[in-house]
Amino acid sequence: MEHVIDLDAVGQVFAASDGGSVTALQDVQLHLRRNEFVSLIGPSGCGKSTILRLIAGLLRPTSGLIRIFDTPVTEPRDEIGMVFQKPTLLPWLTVLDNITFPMKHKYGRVTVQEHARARELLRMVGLTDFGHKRPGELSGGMQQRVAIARSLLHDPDILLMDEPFSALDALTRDEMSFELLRIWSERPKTVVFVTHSIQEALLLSDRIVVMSARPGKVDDVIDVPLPRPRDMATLADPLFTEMANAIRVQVFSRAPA
Ligand SMILES: Nc1ncnc2c1ncn2[C@@H]1O[C@H](COP(=O)(O)OP(=O)(O)OP(=O)(O)O)[C@@H](O)[C@H]1O
Repeated sequence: MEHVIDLDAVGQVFAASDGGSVTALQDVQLHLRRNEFVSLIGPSGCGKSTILRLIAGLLRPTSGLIRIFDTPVTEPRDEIGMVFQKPTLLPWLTVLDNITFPMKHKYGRVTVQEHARARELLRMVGLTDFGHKRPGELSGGMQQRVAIARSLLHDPDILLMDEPFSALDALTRDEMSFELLRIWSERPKTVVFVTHSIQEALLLSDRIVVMSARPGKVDDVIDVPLPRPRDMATLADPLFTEMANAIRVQVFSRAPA
């Protein structure tokens, strides 16, 4: 099976404000395949966001090697899209201009094709009629949809998502999960999804990476054999409940006292 992202013996040490150092990650091995959906879960501070920043090329590891399509990561790359916890939209731009903003910022212009694609993405995230609104006129869930559309404009092979739904209410969160699954099936890509929610990880993922508390290490990689397409019925599947309980026990047993 072809690997898209490889982390080999990756370690990350940060300088701490007290003059000491923080070992955020130690000897992390991860091999992610083309078009698979992988979630990272683990206790707060175990280095999940650090892994995303390393894959994105926003940070260089202090030890080990990260490769994307077999090429060492040395800087941010075009194959990657990123979605953060907050949508970080520019309030003075329209929704459509927010989606095309990264292209405009990088290349100084937006092509006719990119404009057309931005409109297509708006349709895909269910916001066809909102292209000319400002972000302030949209709900939190709608704003996060715009951020997802923005991350997909250059059709990245890899989508990195850092707790993208954590600021949303429970109902919107479920709705967004199903929406993301639909987008992912329409435009398959390798997704690395950070979450604190075991349910969310189970509903979305092909595999779940369970990390241990700092220094963050990969504690386990769990296959999720729940059938696709997944929907509301998945949440009631006895295997779903059984796996959620087992993972909860595993995560709590690894959390710091
Ligand atoms: N730039 C930095 N400088 C110093 N320490 C940092 C830096 N970035 C992260 N850390 C530390 O590295 C560790 C891992 O942080 P990270 O944000 O990756 O964890 P996380 O698992 O995503 O946490 P959470 O679940 O709370 O979001 C934490 O102890 C954090 O304080």
